[in-house]
Amino acid sequence: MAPKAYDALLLASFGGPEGQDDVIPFLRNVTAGRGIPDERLEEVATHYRANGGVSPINAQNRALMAALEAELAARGIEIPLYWGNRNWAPYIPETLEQIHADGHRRLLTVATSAYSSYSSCRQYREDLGMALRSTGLEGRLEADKIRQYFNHPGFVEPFAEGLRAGLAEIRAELAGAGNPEGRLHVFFATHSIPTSDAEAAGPRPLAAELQEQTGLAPGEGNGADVYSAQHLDVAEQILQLVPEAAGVDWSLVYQSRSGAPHVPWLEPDINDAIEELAAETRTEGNDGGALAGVVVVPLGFVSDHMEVVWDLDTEAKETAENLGLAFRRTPTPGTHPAFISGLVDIVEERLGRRPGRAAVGCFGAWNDVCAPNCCVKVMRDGTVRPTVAAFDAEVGAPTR
Ligand SMILES: CC1=C(CCC(=O)O)c2cc3nc(cc4[nH]c(cc5[nH]c(cc1n2)c(C)c5CCC(=O)O)c(CCC(=O)O)c4C)C(CCC(=O)O)=C3C
Ligand SMILES: [Fe+2]
Repeated sequence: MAPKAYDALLLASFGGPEGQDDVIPFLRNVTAGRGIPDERLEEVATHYRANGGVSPINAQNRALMAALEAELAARGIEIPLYWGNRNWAPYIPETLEQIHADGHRRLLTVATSAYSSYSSCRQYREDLGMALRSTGLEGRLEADKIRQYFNHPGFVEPFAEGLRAGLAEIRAELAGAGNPEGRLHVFFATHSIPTSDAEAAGPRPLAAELQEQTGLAPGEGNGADVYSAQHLDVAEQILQLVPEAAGVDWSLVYQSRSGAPHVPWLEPDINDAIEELAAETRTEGNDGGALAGVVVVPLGFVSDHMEVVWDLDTEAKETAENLGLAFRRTPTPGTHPAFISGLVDIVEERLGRRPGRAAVGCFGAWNDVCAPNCCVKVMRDGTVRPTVAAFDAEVGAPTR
């Protein structure tokens, strides 16, 4: 997309409860109209309750804001950064009103979500489209969004660093337990989504290079949808930066499945995958011996929020430990300097201050503006929500 003189930046995120009284209202916001069974909500509520009713995500976003502001200032970019969430205060509509009241007219959004899918890309575009509509700012505030940054080197590097450290730590632990050659497996973990969402998530078919690596045809098995293919590509890129992982088996797994039981979501679940691999490698005569340790790389996530600290650090860890396996979960990008610098690089691209569009792997830099109907979701009332940052955007783009 042609560069623009953006005059405001928005950090758009998920939002999370700040105390016990917020937990249920927050979960109602997240699941409004989504057909999530009550039992699932009660279960998820316990994760927040165990943490004092506080999601870690808000503090992480405050830290991310501070780090981004410092990097923008260091590069002499004097554009204010605002914060708005989908599911909890500060909400996106109020933030857009503030941005407009402060005199800004061209907004560029950075969302805390790296890959393509309805939940991680289009829904943020809908949040903006609906907020422009509900506030009456349609046509008065332009709202764009940065490209999905899963394959930006600044997103990949922190995971590589984490994997290097995680492997060293788990090898030391196994050596200390008298099993220095113990078999390891790297699980790259991301959020499960409905398979229909995964398949709607972008250009098809699978990039030829990735098709070759995975041996999968488009539409065939784990990794054949665009969402999974992006994750497989990032996993490959991380591994290329970590020679210490040479010869260690790895796989892509999914976590945090929600939704009604009859709706298919991406599999395998990380806990099932750990159990199956432990059982498989324990049988006699298998090469490489019994599984001794697992390293989990949470490549689907930007910070150590509840889906990471509960579903991985609590549940997956317990699954591994019940099987007598050593366990390491490596860090998310959080406020890693490479990640912060990468996000600001993308902002500079959009301002026309930085030539080239950095990307690693087989997809190339993702598009700044989505294709018509990309990741489209028809709501239960039969309508499609307004969006921004797409060729078919209905609102928020008075110059197009
Ligand atoms: C792809 C994806 C990401 C990763 C990309 C990204 O980061 O954006 C993500 C992140 C997050 N998901 C989060 C929390 C929740 N997600 C839920 C439900 C759902 N997630 C989905 C997808 C994703 N979610 C989907 C398809 C649903 C079904 C309902 C629907 O279609 O919307 C529910 C409802 C209860 C449940 O069923 O789990 C909760 C509470 C939090 C906040 C954590 C915190 O508070 O620290 C974060 C960062
Ligand atoms: Fe989620």
